[in-house]
Amino acid sequence: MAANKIRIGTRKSTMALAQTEEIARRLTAAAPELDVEIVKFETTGDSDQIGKLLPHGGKGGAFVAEIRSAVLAGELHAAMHSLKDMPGNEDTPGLVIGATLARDPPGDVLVLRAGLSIEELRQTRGKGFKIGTNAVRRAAYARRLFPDVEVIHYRGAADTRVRKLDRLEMQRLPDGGAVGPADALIMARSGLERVGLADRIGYEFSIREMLPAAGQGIVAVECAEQDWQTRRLLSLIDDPAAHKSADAEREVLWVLNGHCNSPIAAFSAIDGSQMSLIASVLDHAGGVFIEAARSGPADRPRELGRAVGLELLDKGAAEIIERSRPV
Ligand SMILES: NCc1[nH]cc(CCC(=O)O)c1CC(=O)O
Repeated sequence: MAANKIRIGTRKSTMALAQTEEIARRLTAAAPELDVEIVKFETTGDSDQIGKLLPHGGKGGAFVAEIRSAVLAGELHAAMHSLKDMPGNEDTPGLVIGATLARDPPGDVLVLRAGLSIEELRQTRGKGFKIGTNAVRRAAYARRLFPDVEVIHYRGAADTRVRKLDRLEMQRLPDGGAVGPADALIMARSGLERVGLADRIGYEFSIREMLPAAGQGIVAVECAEQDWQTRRLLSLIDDPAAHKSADAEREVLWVLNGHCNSPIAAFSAIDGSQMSLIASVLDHAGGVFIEAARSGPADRPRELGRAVGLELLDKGAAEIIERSRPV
């Protein structure tokens, strides 16, 4: 592999490509002689827009596995992943996260169909409205915030989801049925911005209202553990604060053995030499809500993640997570 060339694999959704182009921009800024090639993969998770993701091994299996094998096979130097989509309870022998980009806004937002406002959703407690999301964490928070709302299964790439909302399209279900149309969607702010739809943000949830998924807003670049040339390159664009947050939040997933369908949220922030970390586990209907928050030295993020994860276990998290485990 020539030293002046790097091949980076990515899914081919608008969002994934925009994230990978950002990696390419940062790499060429740091190493101007470098030639970055972006290799687009159509993954199982993208080609099946109807099914739930579980038959493909959940989010991780669907979005991550195929690109990972190409890195391990030496066909790619690196792979772009949304950190949030990387399974947090599995070992990845032979692979490491070589870089995390500086974190994009980590929170979730509400995208509303024309004519609907957050005030109306709040006043009605969501009664008579449908919110589309495929994430159990978002579904649980939606039910906490709007107790009478109907949460419907909804998926597709970020830009596709907004188009389906605007066209009042039904969402087809794996069993052949259909739900919808949705009145609102809950989506990541960073994802919407990446696909150029920031103007569709109808309401931004505060971090307290809706704690983000572990790693949300962080773009990760994975490479082979032994590929020192690529690791050196990636270290040039690594953002240490994002990397520490990634370590802390993913340690929570690890301690909780959070599977792909887990209703787990985790968010950390660094202030000077200190890191604060808050994490929660919600049950499927939003009725039970366990939270733990701690702070500790910013240079020991995994230790902090472990302490928060163990506190959640002490408070009964394992039972909730087990209950939501796909059968
Ligand atoms: N599962 C798809 C996915 N993976 C990462 C993001 C958002 C961007 C990010 O967290 O970096 C999204 C879209 C969404 O959740 O609305």
